[in-house]
Amino acid sequence: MVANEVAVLMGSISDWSTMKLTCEQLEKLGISFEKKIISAHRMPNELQEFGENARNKGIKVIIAGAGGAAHLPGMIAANTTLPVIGVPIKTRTLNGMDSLLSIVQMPAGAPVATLSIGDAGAKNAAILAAQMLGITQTSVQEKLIALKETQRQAAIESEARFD
Ligand SMILES: Nc1c(C(=O)O)ncn1[C@@H]1O[C@H](COP(=O)(O)O)[C@@H](O)[C@H]1O
Repeated sequence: MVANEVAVLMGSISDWSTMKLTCEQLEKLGISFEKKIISAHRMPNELQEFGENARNKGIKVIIAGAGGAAHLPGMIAANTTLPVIGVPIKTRTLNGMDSLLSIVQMPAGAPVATLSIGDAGAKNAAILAAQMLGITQTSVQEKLIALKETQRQAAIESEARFD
């Protein structure tokens, strides 16, 4: 069986509407991934086990989305040497500032590549993971070049929408 290259983790099923955008973008880039609910707070044993085994399963990059007291990305980073990308989920109470600050302020020695709050961060997480994989995989690099070209065309064509 061919291993999935990316793991998309989220603290709760309530994060899915955001993290779905990560998965959709990974699909468009042709990157194999697995998605899982893992919570540092609610599933500490499973979190540790996942972090410790991820590299042996063939995973190369971990994306972790969490909201509020968002300890999941940092705790995964504590348990693996794989790169971890953090997605702060937008919250109703504090608009995701709680998530952002919980993820971004890691102590030296356990980095989490923290993206922006919400949907853009979720989409960018997939693109950033692809860029990491694209360092050595020409096929991924080609998909990224095509994505940039699509975005460029869309921006140029958007001028036609001026009133
Ligand atoms: N931040 C964390 C962690 C964690 O970091 O371990 N586990 C769940 N959560 C977050 O709690 C929020 C509310 O979750 P529920 O809707 O399940 O109560 C979610 O955004 C989730 O990511």
